[in-house]
Amino acid sequence: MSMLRLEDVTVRFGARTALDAVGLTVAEHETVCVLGPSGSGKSTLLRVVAGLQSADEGRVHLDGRDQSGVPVHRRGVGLMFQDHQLFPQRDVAGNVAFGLRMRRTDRAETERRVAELLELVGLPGAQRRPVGALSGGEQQRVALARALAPRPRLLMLDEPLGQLDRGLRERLVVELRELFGRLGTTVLAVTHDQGEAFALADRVVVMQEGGRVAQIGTPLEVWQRPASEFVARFLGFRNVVPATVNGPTARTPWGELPVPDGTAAGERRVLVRPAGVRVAAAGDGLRCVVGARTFRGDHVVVRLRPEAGPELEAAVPLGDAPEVGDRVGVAFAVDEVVVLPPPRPFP
Ligand SMILES: Nc1ncnc2c1ncn2[C@@H]1O[C@H](COP(=O)(O)OP(=O)(O)OP(=O)(O)O)[C@@H](O)[C@H]1O
Repeated sequence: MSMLRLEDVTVRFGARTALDAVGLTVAEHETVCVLGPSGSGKSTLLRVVAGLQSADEGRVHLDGRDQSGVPVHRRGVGLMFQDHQLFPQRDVAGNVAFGLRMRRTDRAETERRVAELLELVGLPGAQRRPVGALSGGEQQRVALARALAPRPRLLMLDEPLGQLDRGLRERLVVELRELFGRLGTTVLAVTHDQGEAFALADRVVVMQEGGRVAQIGTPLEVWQRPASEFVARFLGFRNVVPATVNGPTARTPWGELPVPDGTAAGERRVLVRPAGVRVAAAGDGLRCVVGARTFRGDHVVVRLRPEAGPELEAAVPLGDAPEVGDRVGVAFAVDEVVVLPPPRPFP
């Protein structure tokens, strides 16, 4: 059974729709990350589940029970917010023990649990340290220990690693995933960073403006088969053009492109992932001039100006990248061509 189920949840603020008929389930022990641009309703979604915001329409079920009218403190969910809001006047132990004190846990049990949690988040023995003297990453771990302390049935994280620098975020995200796996925690997290969401989540939910769900799927499904042009562009793919599909090829502003077997004929939008833009010698395929090169660690992203159609991005192995100003030819690899589903009509 799903731990959390949202059924057509709608939230409006005046004329603005923050969530539009959102449906979503989170299974026990699953980590789901909600991803989307600013203002797409991510925080509102967490607030509705926590009971900090009521839904205008639809229902929230936890463990199969409708939560309408159930107050925040009776929902058994843990919340960790973006700015982790530790109590500055309390030491680490005082912060971690906060939720336990609210539940009147006795002193010995509280001490035992605080020590266990600090061990778990990689801060053993930090009980007496003042929180003001901790680094950003350490504060984040304390906030996490505090959220986990009352053993919430669902842990909700709002931009859990938002304030930290990139290196630390990448490390912590791996630790979090490992920790949630070990504890069997059920997690609903919000982030605007797709790398973080993809690294942390079993499934991701991509939201779009107007509080609508654009796609739900595993990171691999969403990455390989974006459900719409919006999702493709949100993931950072730029090679999207209109196409007329006819048999094994599609006519596009870049010329004829191969499309996967079985693609239905008609007017569509087509995405070519940068890895499928194959750079060859000038004279082969679509004629292009190299406009820019960006080093990306194990490959180079080359921006190409074709003789016809919009700019193209190609991912090229390190040693093979052409120079800015070079004339090259481009061919397209069918396994990196995605014909996007037609847009869903508004209900
Ligand atoms: N209390 C409120 N009163 C009025 N409008 C609100 C309120 N809370 C949110 N909104 C609006 O609802 C929409 C969704 O907001 P929300 O904070 O959920 O988005 P978000 O995706 O979390 O954004 P961000 O990534 O910037 O935090 C926005 O247009 C926002 O302006």
